[in-house]
Amino acid sequence: MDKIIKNARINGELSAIVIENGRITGIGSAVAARPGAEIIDAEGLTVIPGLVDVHVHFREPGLTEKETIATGSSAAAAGGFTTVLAMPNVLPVVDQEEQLKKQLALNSEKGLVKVGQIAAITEELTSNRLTKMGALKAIGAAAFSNDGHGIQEAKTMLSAMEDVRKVGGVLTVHLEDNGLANGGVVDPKAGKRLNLPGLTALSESTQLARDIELVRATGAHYHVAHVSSRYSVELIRQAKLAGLPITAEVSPHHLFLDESMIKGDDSNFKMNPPLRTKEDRYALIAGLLDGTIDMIASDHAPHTKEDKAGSMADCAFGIVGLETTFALVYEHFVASGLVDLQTAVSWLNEKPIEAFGLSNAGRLQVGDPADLVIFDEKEAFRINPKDFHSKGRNTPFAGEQVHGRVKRTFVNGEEVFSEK
Ligand SMILES: NC(=O)N[C@@H](CC(=O)O)C(=O)O
Ligand SMILES: [Zn+2]
Ligand SMILES: [Zn+2]
Repeated sequence: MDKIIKNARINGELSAIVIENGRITGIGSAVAARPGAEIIDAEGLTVIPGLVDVHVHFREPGLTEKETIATGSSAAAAGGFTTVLAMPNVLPVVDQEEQLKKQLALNSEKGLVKVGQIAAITEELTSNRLTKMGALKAIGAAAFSNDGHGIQEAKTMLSAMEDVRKVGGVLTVHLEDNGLANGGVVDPKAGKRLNLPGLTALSESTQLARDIELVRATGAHYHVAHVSSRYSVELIRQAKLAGLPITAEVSPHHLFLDESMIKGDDSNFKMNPPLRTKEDRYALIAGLLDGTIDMIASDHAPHTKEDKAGSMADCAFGIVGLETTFALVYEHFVASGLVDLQTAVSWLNEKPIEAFGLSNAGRLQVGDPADLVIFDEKEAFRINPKDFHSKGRNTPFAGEQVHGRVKRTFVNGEEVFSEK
């Protein structure tokens, strides 16, 4: 059925949005009445395009006790995300054509929102045998990543870039030098304080420096996943100045938390890369504000209670993010007056769509799919993991008061979330 969303606040003005066949066919203050159309009253609340997250972990198949495509995508919808890209570290790993076909079918069958799929760069995510990127791209791989593992051999990364350049794809890269990381679990500064093994930021930045030289040589589109250190920000800034095809994402926890906020051995603060110093955090914010970092991605990484039990020294790396990202960004950047809502939307919709060529995701424009979010700029609420749709409950933001509550989410004009 056609729909009209009335009393929708868009860029400060009250507008109506006309939706026909799942697409936006009109936006304005004076849209013509459509007989038979369903009227949805946004009651003066703000409407933004559905958010896009290029970095989530949905754990199906193989690890469904942590998350499923159904629970993960329902967390996405509740958090205002209408398109997500899932990482390939499920079981079996998405590194073969058959596996990717099955995964894409599963994503569209079980996904409440649009769930794109990232395929592996190398088989099993840790070998030096490259996947068949041309074939995987033709089947529908949204990008290529070994997320969870760094690529140790420069030769492997060089060949991966040559292939990805040939097929016109994107590499989204988890930077980690295993020797330097040396089994660390927190930033060395926190490690000293808490008597936990340190994971130096050099593990990220040295590998990034290597890769930037390989991008210079190959021209491959290279996307840096979850940037954590100020040295990486500076390397990306210089690479962009040199005109290299590099993009980057930062996660909310690296923007809004730093190692000084880890008060004890608490697994809610364990993620990879770890929280870095205040100086790193400020450099990440500056990098986002000056465009060095293109976008925000949650790195939603759910785990079971058991996986996250015990000491940071040996529990799993990862926290959930889909249901906290937008409110945190709204609270810390928009409500605080640092940037306008449009800028936040560019980090969570326009830039990800542009960098990954996500033609299926809507941008709140006539002609685009009606992927929309109605949210309340004024309503304050406390982050409570008990409210999560995700199976994962681990967040360092529990109890934090935020604004920017998502009320209703639409994908292709169909409601996929409504706050009861
Ligand atoms: N971020 C994390 O701490 N964990 C991720 C892997 C990753 O993103 O590197 C996971 O799959 O659990
Ligand atoms: Zn990673
Ligand atoms: Zn990840």
